[in-house]
Amino acid sequence: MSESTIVVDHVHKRYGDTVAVDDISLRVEPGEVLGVLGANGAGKTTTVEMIAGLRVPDRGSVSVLGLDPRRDRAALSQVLGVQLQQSYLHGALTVAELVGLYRTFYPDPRPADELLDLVDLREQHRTRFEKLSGGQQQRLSIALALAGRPKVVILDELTTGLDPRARRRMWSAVESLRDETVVLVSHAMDEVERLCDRVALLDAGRVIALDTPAGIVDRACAATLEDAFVALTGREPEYEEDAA
Ligand SMILES: Nc1ncnc2c1ncn2[C@@H]1O[C@H](COP(=O)(O)OP(=O)(O)OP(=O)(O)O)[C@@H](O)[C@H]1O
Repeated sequence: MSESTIVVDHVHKRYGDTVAVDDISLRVEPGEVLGVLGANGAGKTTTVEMIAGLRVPDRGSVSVLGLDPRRDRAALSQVLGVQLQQSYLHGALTVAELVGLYRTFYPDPRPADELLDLVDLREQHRTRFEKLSGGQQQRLSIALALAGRPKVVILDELTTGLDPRARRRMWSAVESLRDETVVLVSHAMDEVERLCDRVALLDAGRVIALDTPAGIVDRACAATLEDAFVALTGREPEYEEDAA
């Protein structure tokens, strides 16, 4: 059997008195799209930040393509693309400048036009980052995550706040990733059902189900993934306030 691309092994993380991640173990296989689903505060972002090497687990270990995200940071940055919830991009730089800058980080970057088309930002290439709408900024951060043809992609809230057209565009972008291994944090059941091979359902820092979307629905004896979410977590799913 091939090696798992991502191995998260008994990972714990707390912030002061708050236990954010409570003994999570999971594997993501090569080419798989794993959805990470859970209510606000379930530990999704903390988990993917530890996979990306942005946070250090208190206990347990993480391996990505055999690399330790903290120790092998430089090597990992060449094979990992990360779109996180907050972006810290320089507001005065234009879209084209940011894409150009990110392309210099990698030996064989995707062409700039391809990146802009992927997220439908070609018309905004001269616009400064600070002048983009929130949705456009988010789309740019996805393009930048894909600039270096990463083997592993982490997408945190891929389409939160995007309008329906932009959501579908981002879904197509993810569907166009054929060989890449993807971890997709989401609140959107339709997105998870459409894009994800398997789903890790998190609640209070633990994985309470890890299966295909259909498997999770079956396990909960539910009709839909949303019903399964409610049945398994006892919580209502989050809805976006600003989705059109
Ligand atoms: N930097 C931090 N300092 C203190 N507590 C934090 C910090 N980051 C997260 N937490 C807490 O850890 C828990 C897990 O947070 P995390 O952001 O990982 O959850 P999440 O599932 O991604 O939530 P959301 O859906 O709201 O993004 C929450 O209780 C949160 O308040």
